[in-house]
Amino acid sequence: MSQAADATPAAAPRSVIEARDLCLTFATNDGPVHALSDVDLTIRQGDFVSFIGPSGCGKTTFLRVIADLERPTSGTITVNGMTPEEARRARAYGYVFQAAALYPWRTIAGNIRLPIEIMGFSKPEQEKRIDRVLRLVELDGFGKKYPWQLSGGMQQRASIARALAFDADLLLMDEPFGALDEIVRDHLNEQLLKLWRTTGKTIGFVTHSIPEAVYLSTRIVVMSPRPGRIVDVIESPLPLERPLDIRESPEFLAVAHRVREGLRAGHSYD
Ligand SMILES: Nc1ncnc2c1ncn2[C@@H]1O[C@H](COP(=O)(O)OP(=O)(O)OP(=O)(O)O)[C@@H](O)[C@H]1O
Repeated sequence: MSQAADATPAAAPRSVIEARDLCLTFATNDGPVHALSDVDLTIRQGDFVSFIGPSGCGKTTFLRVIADLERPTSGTITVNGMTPEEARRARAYGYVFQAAALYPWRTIAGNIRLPIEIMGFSKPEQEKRIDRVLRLVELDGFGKKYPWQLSGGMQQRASIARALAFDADLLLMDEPFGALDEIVRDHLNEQLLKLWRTTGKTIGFVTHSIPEAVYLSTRIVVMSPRPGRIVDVIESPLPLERPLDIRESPEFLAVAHRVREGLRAGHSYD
């Protein structure tokens, strides 16, 4: 049995994110932009939560609020029971961006080392962490390579390794595989699920892809734009062990159908 399954005890798992009546309005020259409106959401420990919705519905903004990169206009949000600012200072999360954002002049190991060096870990501890996270993303042996010597998929895995090096329980991922071709994406989806199961981390994952959201998640948050709000939260009935061909099963297709209906109900196709 996987560790993630072990980490889901009979008692309710503790909540990692609690958002209540969360609103965020950007003041722009063209008037206010209501990026988030009345968002109520609880993310529990060990959840894999995907955020899906059309461009501009506030997915990235919500991750950025969790990460203390944006301040809500009203409402409340806690991360591990702390304010986002406290959680950021406590290094409560790792953040993976859409582009791998690796420094080209640093090796892969050097890129992973940067944040943990800044955090003041000893050299031997840095080495230990770099080895461990490279193994987790199946890049062992690539530490001495430079980013440009790796494929796009490998670079994205390296950026995941960098986010994992903090050893935070929460991983925030903003469309990490959006720019990759479908075969590579399938492979990375499988690897990410394996990584999630073996580490028991809580993951918040932004995507535009219905199959990706359904394949990866324990819960899917469907959002609609103008103003950005949650239209549906779907608890996945799929087992935690998910071979890729689960995507052809009736259960999978039923969840995908519900996501599509949610997107339609939010009048998101424009
Ligand atoms: N700093 C900002 N200033 C003004 N408006 C912003 C700012 N950041 C985001 N917005 C607006 O807020 C809305 C939500 O943006 P956000 O990036 O969260 O959407 P998204 O769902 O992640 O979109 P995408 O899928 O294209 O990444 C959009 O209308 C966007 O233009």
